[in-house]
Amino acid sequence: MAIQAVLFDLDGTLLETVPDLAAAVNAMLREMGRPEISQKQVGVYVGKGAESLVRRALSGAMDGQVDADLFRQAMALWNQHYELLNGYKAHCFDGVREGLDMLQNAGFKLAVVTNKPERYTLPLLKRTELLPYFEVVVGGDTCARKKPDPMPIEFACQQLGVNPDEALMIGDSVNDALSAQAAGVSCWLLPYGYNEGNDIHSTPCDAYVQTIEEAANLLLTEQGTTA
Ligand SMILES: O=C(O)COP(=O)(O)O
Ligand SMILES: [Mg+2]
Repeated sequence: MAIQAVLFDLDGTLLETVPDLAAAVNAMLREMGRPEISQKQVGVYVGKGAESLVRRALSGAMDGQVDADLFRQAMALWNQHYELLNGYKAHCFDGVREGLDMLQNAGFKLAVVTNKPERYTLPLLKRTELLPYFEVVVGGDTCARKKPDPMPIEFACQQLGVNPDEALMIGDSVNDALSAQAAGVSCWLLPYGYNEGNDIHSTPCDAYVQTIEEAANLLLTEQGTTA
């Protein structure tokens, strides 16, 4: 089975985005008269999209419930701040551009499948000059359901014109692994991102790689191609 397409998670895989996400969370909490939380804690809350992040930051729990009016108010504030802060401090992790260049030069079709809403994903990819690498970008609100549901990964494969067994997902969290596995797509995981506070090695996958550059080298070696 030859891999033709590589799908990438965004937050914690291609880009370090927690500084901007945390700045927006803390601006929201300040305006609501609540204590700020650490950047590390925000990193734990990232993974299931913006609404989940806001709900977790407000409740202080991974599956905490929040009063509907309070949540609406918080979401509006968070959106207002993240709109301005998105991409301000975001930057690529080591080996990302090198790996993307290798894969693009070798002819792989590349896509992003993120739980970040589309309206933040596209400007962020433009600002960090990553957008030209990708044929398809699937955001957290592009499909009816987000990762860990298989829908966004299945949609990316359809858009790229590849079968699930011709695609590889590379991510940093259990949401990427579960989504890929349910879609019948192989998944490799990286250790440096955000996995909702858990060691990535507790999440089963097809391989663990240290960087996107290492992933590209491994894929090219496995396929017997060179960039
Ligand atoms: O928006 C999130 O919570 C996580 O985004 P990701 O899917 O790119 O990691
Ligand atoms: Mg991620």
